[in-house]
Amino acid sequence: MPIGPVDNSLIPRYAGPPTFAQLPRVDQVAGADVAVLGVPFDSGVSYRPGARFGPAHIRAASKLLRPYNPALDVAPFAVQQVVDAGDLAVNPFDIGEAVATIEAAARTYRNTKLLTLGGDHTIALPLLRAVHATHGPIGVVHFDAHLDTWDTYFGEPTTHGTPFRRASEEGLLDRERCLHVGIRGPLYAAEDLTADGVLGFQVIRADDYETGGVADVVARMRRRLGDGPVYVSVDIDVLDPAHAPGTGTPEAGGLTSRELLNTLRGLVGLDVIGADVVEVAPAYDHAEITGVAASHVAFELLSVLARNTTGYRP
Ligand SMILES: N=C(N)NCCCC(=O)O
Ligand SMILES: [Zn+2]
Ligand SMILES: [Zn+2]
Repeated sequence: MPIGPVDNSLIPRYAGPPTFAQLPRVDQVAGADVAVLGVPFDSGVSYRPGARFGPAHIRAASKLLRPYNPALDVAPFAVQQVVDAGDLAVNPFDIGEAVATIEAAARTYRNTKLLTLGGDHTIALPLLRAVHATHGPIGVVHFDAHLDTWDTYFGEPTTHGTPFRRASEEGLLDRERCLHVGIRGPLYAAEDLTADGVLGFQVIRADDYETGGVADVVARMRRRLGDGPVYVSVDIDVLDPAHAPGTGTPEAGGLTSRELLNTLRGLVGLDVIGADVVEVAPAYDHAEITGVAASHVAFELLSVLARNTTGYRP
């Protein structure tokens, strides 16, 4: 029997442990199916800093989560052991060392799926390297306002604007099974999109929610991801700044949190092998809006993993 969150009918949620969803720490259980891991690193950002405080903020906002998900009819902490693996200590002054630390740590979770809380989007690169080591080339669904397939910033190849270009160049991705969802806003040049396609990504724009709605987006997403292993990367700035003000590079015209949560539910039945939620920068948040959104994103991802554990009937 998995050990779940503390019982909030006995312990008020504001008095419970500071772990994600008041779950046990990794050292309090014998083994885990899924570990929630914080990576407080934001030395790769091009604009506002502060995502290093994202993991603590998402955990604090996750106190109000409850154990049952009616939308997917699953209790994600009852059918799989989910734990909080704490925060990784990564070097804020050396991106290369930080990325190596993250990859090495992620590789130690071979039989435990990782749901990583960032941190800026740089951390997706070492996380993809680690899942590739186990699964080979992977399909990626990347929720973001931004392509994050740019080349370099100030000559630096490892930044929050470049992880998916590096991953594609390194052969970590199945170029037939990758897509971005939520892209919008100004680019540097039209060629950004051409280069992005060559790197293996299809684009579902934020505006596509206007024309086709969530059902159409989900159908396109599932068609692109197919049957192989899937990694899910959620940059919280995929949400409109009204739904997620607490982030470093906000762009107008984004998704509502309802659209994002419903799209994530559409991943049920796909072979999701890992996920991250990144770019939560609490200094720009108000009333925990962004923290709550990110904690619900994490909850839906854990629910998808739980539904896959218990068997999925389309
Ligand atoms: N990954 C995030 N959030 N942003 C990337 C934006 C990079 C840029 O300003 O060009
Ligand atoms: Zn972004
Ligand atoms: Zn991003």
